[in-house]
Amino acid sequence: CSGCSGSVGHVEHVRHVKRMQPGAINATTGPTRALEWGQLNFLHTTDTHGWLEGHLKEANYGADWGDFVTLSTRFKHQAGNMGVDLLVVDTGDLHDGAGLSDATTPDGEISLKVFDQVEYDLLTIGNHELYLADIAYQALNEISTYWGDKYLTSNVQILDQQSVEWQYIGKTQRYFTTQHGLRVMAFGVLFDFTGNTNITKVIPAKTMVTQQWFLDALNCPEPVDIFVVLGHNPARGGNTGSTFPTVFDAIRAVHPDTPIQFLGGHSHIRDFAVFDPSSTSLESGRYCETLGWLSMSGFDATNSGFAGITPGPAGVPNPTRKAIQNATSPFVYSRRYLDWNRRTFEYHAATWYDQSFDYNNGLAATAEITRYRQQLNLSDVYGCVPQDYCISCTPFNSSSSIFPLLSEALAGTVVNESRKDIPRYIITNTGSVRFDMYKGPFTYDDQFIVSPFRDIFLYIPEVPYALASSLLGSLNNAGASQKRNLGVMSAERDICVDPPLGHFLEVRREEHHHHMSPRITRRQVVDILPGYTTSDDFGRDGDDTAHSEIPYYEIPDFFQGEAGFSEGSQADVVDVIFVDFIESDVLAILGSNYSSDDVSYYINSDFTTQDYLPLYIANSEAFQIGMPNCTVA
Ligand SMILES: O=c1ccn([C@@H]2O[C@H](COP(=O)(O)O)[C@@H](O)[C@H]2O)c(=O)[nH]1
Ligand SMILES: [Zn+2]
Ligand SMILES: [Zn+2]
Repeated sequence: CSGCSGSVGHVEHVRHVKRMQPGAINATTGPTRALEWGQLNFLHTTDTHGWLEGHLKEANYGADWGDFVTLSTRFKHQAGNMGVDLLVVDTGDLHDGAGLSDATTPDGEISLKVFDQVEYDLLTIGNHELYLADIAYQALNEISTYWGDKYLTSNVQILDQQSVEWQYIGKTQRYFTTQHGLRVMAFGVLFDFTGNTNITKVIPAKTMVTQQWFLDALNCPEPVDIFVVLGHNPARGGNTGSTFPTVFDAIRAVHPDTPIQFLGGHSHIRDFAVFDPSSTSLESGRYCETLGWLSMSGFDATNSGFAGITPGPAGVPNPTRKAIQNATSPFVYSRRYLDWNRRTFEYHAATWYDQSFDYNNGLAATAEITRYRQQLNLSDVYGCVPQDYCISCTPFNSSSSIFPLLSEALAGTVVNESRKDIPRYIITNTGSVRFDMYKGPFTYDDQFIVSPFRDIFLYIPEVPYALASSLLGSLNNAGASQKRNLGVMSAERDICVDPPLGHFLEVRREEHHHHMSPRITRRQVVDILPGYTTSDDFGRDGDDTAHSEIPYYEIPDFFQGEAGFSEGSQADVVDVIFVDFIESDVLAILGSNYSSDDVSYYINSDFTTQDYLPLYIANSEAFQIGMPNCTVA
């Protein structure tokens, strides 16, 4: 982090020595249990949101996409050697979260090329592929074209630009036979998302399950040994907004006993839910923090075409747990949430017998990421953050919460010079703030990491003070329409943990300073680090590495900056500024006296939520590079 003690600079992107001594894996800080391999195994990613570099400031999530390319290749070989099947699966939301995906126009132009280097077997679409028309066409023309039959969008269509007819972005289903003879019917089902661009159509799950193609797939004359339902859809039902239960009921109506395996996402948590004795559901977190593992056994000649190893592979632990105790189903399961770091990947790749983890395909992907990051100037330093600021690990509005800082940033930077003397509220949604800010250099990459969306500042001029001043409270009482639509937020907040703060940073900084292996530091070897502490339908033993819990505090759905008010006198009217993403929420509260005709750009269409924070940091005294409390020790 030398860039923090000089003039505006550049943090070198250092790739570290990646080898890890087996002895460095300590019982309290890394994985301690080999994975249970079954007859059918899944490696699962979801909600990667462009974090393909991994977490540069958190060693515990410090593996990059190249490391995952290597690991997934190794696992495929391992599965082959063991005589079992492995499916590598992704469940969407590929951008809006990091510079590698969001510093290009359109988003994803570069990061998709890197993402594509993993040999996925099945993929599905996320809501972040559908907010904007150009991104939705990218899903059609690039993602779907590249992955072909493997990209499943069972309920998502797009308007074909030539024929002006609706067509599915990917395929509705995939019927295939695995290497070891399992006959799989797979679907990819997005939750009932309503915020999509109008050149796309999301067919509600309840409608989808009545469609002829779906009924035909269920009544397919070919045998089906297992249904695999991918979905950008929370793993469990209840109040989460997940439509998996609808799909489950529809399949069960025709196939009472056939196993159904769900792989979900969207609510950014680790979770595993049991649906019935032969049906479970896995969700694998977010932002390249988690690699999900699911394995199952119980296939034999009476219930499948499986011709691999029965009852399960030798020389490794096997799944043993029934989804429901004492049920007669033959299927047994295991699930595990792996922390996204080299220590973990090396441990599970069993590298001790050939000494070296890396494969050329992984190293090539890593080199590509480094090159792209340099091309995009993602390590350029805009300022220096004097302390950690987090989203939910500290009370909202406390001095270590990110929101007071962002309110100040909104107040200081969202200014239309010709209206700057008119008091203003600048309102945005807390959901637009995607990650904590860490002490140390604030890079171009961090701009996207904290606030990745290109949401434009709109305004309604001169709203009576009485109405304007009650707006934030009313919005928070009403809740975000996104939240109402999805119903996932409360579940997310119950279970989700935000990433740990200074602890990991200390580790990461040490690496940068000494150019040492990032995975071996004194601190890591002796402590249990803060992180995920997951509780799911199988209990509390799903986290591959044990962590201590991170505090969690509720946050409201909206926050605001305030500026232009004169001390001692009350304003008569206020400019109400808000981001386009929440326009309908704001108009709903303002009532029938206001409509979209009253709304226009406050600055222009180019100044977005990506821009206000870096501008503030670059101009703020407290964030200047070289400030005494802002250098990295
Ligand atoms: O333009 C946008 C688009 C989205 N958001 C926020 O993102 C979440 C959805 O993110 P997931 O990763 O799918 O959970 C949405 O609810 C908004 O809070 C935004 O702020 N601006
Ligand atoms: Zn997501
Ligand atoms: Zn999502």
